[in-house]
Amino acid sequence: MKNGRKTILEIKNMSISFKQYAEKKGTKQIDLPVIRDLSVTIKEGEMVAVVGSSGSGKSLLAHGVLGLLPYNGKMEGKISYCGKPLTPKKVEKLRGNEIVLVPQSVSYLDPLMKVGAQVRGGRKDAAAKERSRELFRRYGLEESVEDLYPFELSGGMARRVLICTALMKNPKLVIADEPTPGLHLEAARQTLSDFRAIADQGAGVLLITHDLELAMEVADRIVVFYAGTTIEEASADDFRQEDTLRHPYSRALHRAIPQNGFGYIEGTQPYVKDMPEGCPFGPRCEGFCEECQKDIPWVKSGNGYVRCIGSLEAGRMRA
Ligand SMILES: Nc1ncnc2c1ncn2[C@@H]1O[C@H](COP(=O)(O)OP(=O)(O)OP(=O)(O)O)[C@@H](O)[C@H]1O
Ligand code: NI
Repeated sequence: MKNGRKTILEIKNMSISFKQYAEKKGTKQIDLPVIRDLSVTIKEGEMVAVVGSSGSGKSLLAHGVLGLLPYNGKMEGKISYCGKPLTPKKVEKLRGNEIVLVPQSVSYLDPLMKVGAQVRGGRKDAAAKERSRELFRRYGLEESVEDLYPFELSGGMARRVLICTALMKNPKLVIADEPTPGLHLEAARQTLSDFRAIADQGAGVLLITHDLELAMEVADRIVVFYAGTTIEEASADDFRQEDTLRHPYSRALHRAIPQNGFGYIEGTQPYVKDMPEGCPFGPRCEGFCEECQKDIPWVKSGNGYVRCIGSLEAGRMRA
């Protein structure tokens, strides 16, 4: 059904690194690689979820696409938008219009601008007023909230304001970075179904979350992120059962969701400074072997992709 649809966003072999001083008082600078070899594609009408634990690089992925990296960040790889390179100039022009970000932090709200004006992006026409009122009603925000400044909002209210801001536009691409924490269940459901509706109307949606269960409910495809790299990409359907997953970490994540018994994953995700050779999940993996310490390619597997030697071997044996 999704074949023949146009590609909205294509990220190919993205890497992001930060320049940092090697020692506290030293002058030597090093490049800290935080995202390595990341590829993700979003077609029109599609909602793709990027799932990963804290510190895996999810927000940086969003900021990289939107040209919002801090001054010491460096990005490599190719990003195209609707078939053409997404240059820094172009992204600056489209940001906030065709391409919208629902940021993870409410500190993205302008502290000196009243909420109403902010949601309407400076527009004063009747249609904009009507649309913003409608969104406020939908998200349970009273009309008087329009006249408040961001510091007068509660955390949950501020989140809802950010969502209204994104929905005001007619975006072709929405990048939502953890849009639901702090929202009560009903508002969280409303948010996700609104994003789903945006995708169903033909836009592309990239949903960033640490919540696999939530991603399975709304996304078409899920990309699992671990320590700055993608380890598996599969349809949301493949995530409904452990057997259809290809990577040991995705299987472990699957066992960890409440309905599957809160399975515990031994160990912690490595930080960039002590990344192991080869597979970043290697030290925590039951199937760890010498081969896992080499560079592991991102390969097609059925209707998805995986980065795992064990899974490749299994595939070879089945073939
Ligand atoms: N400006 C920076 N300089 C150096 N390292 C950074 C910088 N910004 C982020 N990082 C590092 O990059 C990694 C990824 O950060 P990122 O914010 O993308 O994680 P995340 O997956 O969004 O986490 P969370 O779920 O907590 O939001 C972290 O290890 C973080 O410490
Ligand atoms: Ni984040």
